Amino acid sequence: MRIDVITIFPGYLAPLREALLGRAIAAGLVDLDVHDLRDWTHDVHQAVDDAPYGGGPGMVMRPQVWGEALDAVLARDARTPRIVVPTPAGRPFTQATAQEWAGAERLLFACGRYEGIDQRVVDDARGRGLPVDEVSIGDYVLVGGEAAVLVMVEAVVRLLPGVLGNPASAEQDSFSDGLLEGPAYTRPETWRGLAVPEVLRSGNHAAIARWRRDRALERTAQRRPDLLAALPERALDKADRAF
Ligand SMILES: NCc1ccc(-c2ccccc2)nc1
Repeated sequence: MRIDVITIFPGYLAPLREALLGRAIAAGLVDLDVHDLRDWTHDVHQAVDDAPYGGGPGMVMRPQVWGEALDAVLARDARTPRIVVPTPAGRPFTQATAQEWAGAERLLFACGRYEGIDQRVVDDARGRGLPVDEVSIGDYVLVGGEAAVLVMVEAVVRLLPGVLGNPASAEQDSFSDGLLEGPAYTRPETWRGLAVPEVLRSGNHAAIARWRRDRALERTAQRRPDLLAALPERALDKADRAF
């Protein structure tokens, strides 16, 4: 998978080259290119924004600069990317989105700042048949899209074959079965007077699986009843309903 990121703060994306993602890049599972939007300005001030039509606070990112940057980066590789624009006004980014994008051959993240990017940049890309996803990672407003890109790239790249040492952990993720992950424990058996639940040390794998499922159902019901309500009928078996 090739990932391009266009931003006015390339340094913000440095963490993508650390740890697990850094290893995936080093292993050639991912090609990452971060581009400075200002490389496509032509004025001495390298202006990337301007006042909004219709007035109002803040500034809007200029379409000319973004148009040139996108055209240039698109041309760097024959593969057509999904273009992703992080925005508080976007559709929710979920595990399902991460799964879908993990199948893409190329992703291009356009990081806005200020009040966002002139809408015509997205409209022009869509008008040329390019898939553009305006997505939100949560209902809060950041100062720019870069932090959201760090989150989304991590969620996607960890799903790529060969990235996680143990693929089973991606399958047993929270959300992969529609429920939140239950509590996890490791040694010591007792810590500050708190013992590990007996069943987990019983060696009875059926009982352990049942206990874990019950804890996941309990936690989901308490913290995310919306996820429980969204589960398809078939997702809960008789034992689940008894819980
Ligand atoms: N859903 C999180 C999120 C994503 C992007 C932005 C943002 C803020 C300012 C300018 C451009 C993007 N804010 C929140």
